[in-house]
Amino acid sequence: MILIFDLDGTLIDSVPDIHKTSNEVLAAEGLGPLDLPTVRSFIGRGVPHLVERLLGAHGIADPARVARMISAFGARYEDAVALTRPYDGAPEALAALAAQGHVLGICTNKPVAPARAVLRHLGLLDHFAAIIGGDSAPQRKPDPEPLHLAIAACGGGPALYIGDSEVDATCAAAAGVAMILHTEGYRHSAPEALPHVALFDDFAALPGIVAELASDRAGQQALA
Ligand SMILES: O=C(O)COP(=O)(O)O
Ligand SMILES: [Mg+2]
Repeated sequence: MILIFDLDGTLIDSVPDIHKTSNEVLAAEGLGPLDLPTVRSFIGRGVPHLVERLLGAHGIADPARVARMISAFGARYEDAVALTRPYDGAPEALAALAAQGHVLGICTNKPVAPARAVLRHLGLLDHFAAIIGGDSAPQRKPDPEPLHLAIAACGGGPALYIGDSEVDATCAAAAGVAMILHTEGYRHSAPEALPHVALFDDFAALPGIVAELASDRAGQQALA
């Protein structure tokens, strides 16, 4: 089975680094800091959206400033790894799933370079056959294209998407891929509001969930 993972809010809690970087980029523009929950609520749709919201929180809508801040954020993003942690049990779950023969990939709205940098920093990069980021395709999630690309780059075939947000659920539904929801991430609405075939708050449960869904699928194929 191909297992594609979202990154921020799914495998890693990266808000402290994104919060710090956001406030540095705001300070460079002479603008005051925002608190962590506010910045967390802006994560999930990629850097351009984040920057628009950072400025919007200051009552500013200025395309030239957005462009300048996107490039300032990008210049700092690969080094913004020190405060980021994997969710408890995520490294062990990835190792177990890879050992069971599943092919693992990433489909994130974070740009590819900082996505690779943080996975390398945490010692998780080698698990992944493919990493598709917010700058890998013309459209970001919730467009289905990045998820299709990630699945193809993992060799193609039956896949599951493991994500934390509305953006992920919409993307998976549009791509026709079953979604497993990690409930400890940066979601805005109740879990019931997001289409999913399974959910978990503890990574220890994920290998069992995947095994069950994989055997259901094998059973359906045998019957077809
Ligand atoms: O960069 C973002 O806004 C969010 O990234 P994600 O797709 O890994 O949640
Ligand atoms: Mg996410």
